[in-house]
Amino acid sequence: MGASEQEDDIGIKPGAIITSGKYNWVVVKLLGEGGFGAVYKVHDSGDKSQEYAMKVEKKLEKRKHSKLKMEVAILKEMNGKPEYAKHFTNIVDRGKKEKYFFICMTLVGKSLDDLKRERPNRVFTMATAIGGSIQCLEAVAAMHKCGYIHRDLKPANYACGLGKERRIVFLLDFGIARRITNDDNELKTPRAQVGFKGTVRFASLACHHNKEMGPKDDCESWYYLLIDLSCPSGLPWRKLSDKNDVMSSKEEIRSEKGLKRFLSDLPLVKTEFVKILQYVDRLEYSDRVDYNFIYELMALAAINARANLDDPYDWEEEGKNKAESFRSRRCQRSLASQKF
Ligand SMILES: Nc1ncnc2c1ncn2[C@@H]1O[C@H](COP(=O)(O)OP(=O)(O)OP(=O)(O)O)[C@@H](O)[C@H]1O
Repeated sequence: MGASEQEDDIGIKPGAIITSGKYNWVVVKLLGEGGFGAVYKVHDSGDKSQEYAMKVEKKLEKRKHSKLKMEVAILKEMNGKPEYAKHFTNIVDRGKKEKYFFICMTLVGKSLDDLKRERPNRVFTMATAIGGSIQCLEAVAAMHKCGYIHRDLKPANYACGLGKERRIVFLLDFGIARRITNDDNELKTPRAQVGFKGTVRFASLACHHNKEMGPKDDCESWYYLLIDLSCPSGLPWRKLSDKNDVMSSKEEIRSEKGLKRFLSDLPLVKTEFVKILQYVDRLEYSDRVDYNFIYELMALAAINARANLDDPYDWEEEGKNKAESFRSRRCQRSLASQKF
């Protein structure tokens, strides 16, 4: 560790300088902490105007392989193919210190989860939910086409871009992604049993059943994301914490009655959303996903909901959101103070 670096355990503080071969990274602030480390906003000491995100992963004795390795492999591969690069951040630097590994990449904006929470009633407009979700599917479809699955799709792992890229949705966090093809580009034989991976709320049924996951499982998680972003009442299992209860709730929506109740808040897009779920449920581990079939249904859903996918996304109208949210809070306060 160089003399200029001031850091404790992993809590790298604002103002700290992290030196690497080419750069002197100045830490601006902590952006968030995950299970394995943290993400900081940084800039090179020579250029304050260009900010980046530095993802830091603690070195642990029991963990032999850095999770950042998968992140680097995927981001390099995606960025190496212009047709697939749109939804992925670019790595500009990587390094190793005594206590941690780090990568520096394109800085993006807030996650879809944070953006949704800031909305009045905590839900996106239908145009943003459908348009944003199409981009989320495009991103993971690009990974599938390159032989990877993500295994942890959720609104918190997608973020909007900054500046000119505000209309682009980026896919983040490849810590538990998996290569599904071998060196001959053939699909790997599924293992008989695998441990649970990912986030309970968005996990596919196969994941709950400890089965090998394929592209179709990312599609199922993406479907839950679509409902989470578009449905005012959210996913039916959002308040459940027990993994098996969540699984049962996911199974319930597969019955005729359950499905009807599940989409009762979304009458205008119900027909298409049912077809998408039925299509995803028919897919098997080794199936190629017909993404165009899903995009076409999403476009139809947008027409039925009178949602213009070219409209600015909700997060592009931040000032307006704040005013709306203020009005709605003021209205709630005045209702709350009324005597009946
Ligand atoms: N390139 C980036 N630019 C801006 N913010 C980022 C970037 N990458 C990650 N973040 C933000 O940093 C925070 C932590 O991200 P990270 O992916 O490490 O952890 P997590 O997803 O919260 O945790 P875990 O992986 O354990 O579930 C999140 O709020 C995320 O939106």
